Amino acid sequence: MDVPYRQNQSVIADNSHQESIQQLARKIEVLLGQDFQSSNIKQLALAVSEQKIPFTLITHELASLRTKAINVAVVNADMVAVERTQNEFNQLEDSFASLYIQHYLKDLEKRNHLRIQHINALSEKNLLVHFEAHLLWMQDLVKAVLSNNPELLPESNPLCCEFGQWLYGEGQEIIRDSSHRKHIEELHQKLHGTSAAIAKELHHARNNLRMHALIKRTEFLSLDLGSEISLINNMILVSTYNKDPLTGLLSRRSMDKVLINQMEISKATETSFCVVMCDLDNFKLLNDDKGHLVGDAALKFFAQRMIEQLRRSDLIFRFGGEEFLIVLPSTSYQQAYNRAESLRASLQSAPFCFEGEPQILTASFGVVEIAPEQYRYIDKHAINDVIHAADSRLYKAKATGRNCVV
Ligand SMILES: Nc1nc2c(ncn2[C@@H]2O[C@H](COP(=O)(O)OP(=O)(O)OP(=O)(O)O)[C@@H](O)[C@H]2O)c(=O)[nH]1
Repeated sequence: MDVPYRQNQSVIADNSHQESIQQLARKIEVLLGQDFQSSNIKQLALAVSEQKIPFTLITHELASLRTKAINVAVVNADMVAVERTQNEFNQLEDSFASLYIQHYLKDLEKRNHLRIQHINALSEKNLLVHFEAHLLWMQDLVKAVLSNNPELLPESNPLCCEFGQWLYGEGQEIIRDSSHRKHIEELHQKLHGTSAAIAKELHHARNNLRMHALIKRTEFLSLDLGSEISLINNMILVSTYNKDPLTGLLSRRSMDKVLINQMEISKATETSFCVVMCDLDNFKLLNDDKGHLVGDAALKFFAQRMIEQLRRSDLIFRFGGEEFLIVLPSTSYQQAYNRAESLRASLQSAPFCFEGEPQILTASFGVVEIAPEQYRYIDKHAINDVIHAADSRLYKAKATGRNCVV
């Protein structure tokens, strides 16, 4: 099962956090004494206030400051001070984590809201309604943690939430591949597992460090679930779109709509997708030498090869005569490159034959990765930019000598 391709996100702090963090920095200075009112404390405070560094680095820095403070107490043989320092640093760590969580949750609320907006912008939501339902579930979870109120927690049983009811009901029929179904069930159970752990934190003395990790994990699981739902959605949608009569691939008519929806989904799930433009090489020669019947058979052969080698959730369009456009959701450049390369190589290892005769048939490929943060507006211009970028790569592949992936 492919892991959704997602880039790391960073969190940005507001002014109130900066003030609290300056206070914490001062507290560290007091704890460490004159010797340690050093640049590294100020740097730490600055780094935290800018939130440009991962939380794990903050905890690492705190740990080293803790060691220094304890060493001072040990050198003075003051065991009471050692214990006090330990306690104070535990509190400091919790305060830092609490600040991070508050900010992270508020930011998560905004991100979730945006994700829901992108789903609402789809021309048809189809199965994405289930991702939307889980995003709303997440919003309730965020509210519960922000207000520290377990009463506000959403449905905890994975069998009973909106998505769970669909997954163990109608979804059993729709997701036919049992290993894929198992993967989604596991993801969903893990997501509810983290929410159960969050509930435990809320019911008992809350450890903010643990809470921070749990919330982050919940968000990633939620996005993974969204990516999986969008892949199943594609598999279903393929059967409803217009097909090119010769190859059976999707016709260009639905391409703009599909690309616009893919860009919305990519924003909603925070995963990159790839577009591959490919074109059979010197196809005119094949037509001229062997005739149009052979040319047609070659087009059908190549179409079939793509269907066999790509995922059922990848969308393959006949873009023009012997040109094809492939949309690969939740895919990085390297993953798409590898797929295109194995497709290219397979034309040599298992070549196209006509009436028992192997024919020379090669193809060139241009690959582009589209990251969600790369585009702001999703409209006809954005689609044209994507197609143009893929076309430029294909042009480069042709200029490089054909029969290659760029
Ligand atoms: N048999 C057949 N040929 C087609 C079809 N659609 C387009 N073609 C032919 O595909 C050929 C494309 O030729 P070109 O655009 O010159 O491209 P090429 O010969 O593949 O050269 P490069 O792309 O530069 O490698 C033309 O001869 C078209 O007539 C079709 O549906 N069936």
